[in-house]
Amino acid sequence: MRTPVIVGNWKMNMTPSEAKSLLEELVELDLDESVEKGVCVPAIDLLLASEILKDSDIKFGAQNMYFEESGAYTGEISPKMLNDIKADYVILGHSERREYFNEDDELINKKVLSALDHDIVPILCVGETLEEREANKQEEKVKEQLEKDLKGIEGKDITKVIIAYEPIWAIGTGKTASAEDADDMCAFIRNYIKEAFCEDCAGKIRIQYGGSMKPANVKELLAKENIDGGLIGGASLKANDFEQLINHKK
Ligand SMILES: O=C[C@H](O)COP(=O)(O)O
Repeated sequence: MRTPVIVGNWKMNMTPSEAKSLLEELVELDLDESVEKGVCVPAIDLLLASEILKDSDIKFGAQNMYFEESGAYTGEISPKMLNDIKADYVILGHSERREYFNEDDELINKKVLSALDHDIVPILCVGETLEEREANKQEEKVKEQLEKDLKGIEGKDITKVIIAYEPIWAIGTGKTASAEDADDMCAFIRNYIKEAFCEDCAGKIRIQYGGSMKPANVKELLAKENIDGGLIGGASLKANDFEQLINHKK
């Protein structure tokens, strides 16, 4: 039995004063305890999240990090810094990082290994473009990302990773993959984990769907066998939508 995990990705939204208000609203919500939940906030809001969420069961994390612990890497944040404020998650390999900041699989792999070394749960994003989907190459693309991004992970660690399947054409567009297509790709990912790691690992690893998930479609998506949660962009910016997403079973 896998615990569902729903995480908000605020992306580059929320000034510290806006973040403070939203975080204070979130801690007042009556949220389903059986769902693991969290928010990945901009770097400048991390300390606020750590302080405001510390007595709640809402976890928090970063949207990116560098793999080194410290040094001359202007503009970056490190796993050691995230450990110091007790961050739970770090999103890695988001398609926006891959596309706008030229992050490649080799770099993402170093970050995933570093997050695991520092006991931070990596939320690894994979997914295909519209062109790849139309050419029926979505499995080929996702398999290649998984092979490269998960390279060198030991069997004992693979189930600590959360994989987020995010078809790029569904991100922020209002277009959602059908629940069947999303489930098929999550099943494909699970099967990859079975072949590359072990059957037990495949049964335990959690796979999220991300891409225009919102209160109106969350039930249908999360009812699917292989979808264990969501990585939520736009709908995580409003306390009311976040509440409905977490409480989708109620
Ligand atoms: O990380 C979250 C995803 O990119 C989905 O974003 P979205 O819910 O705004 O489509």
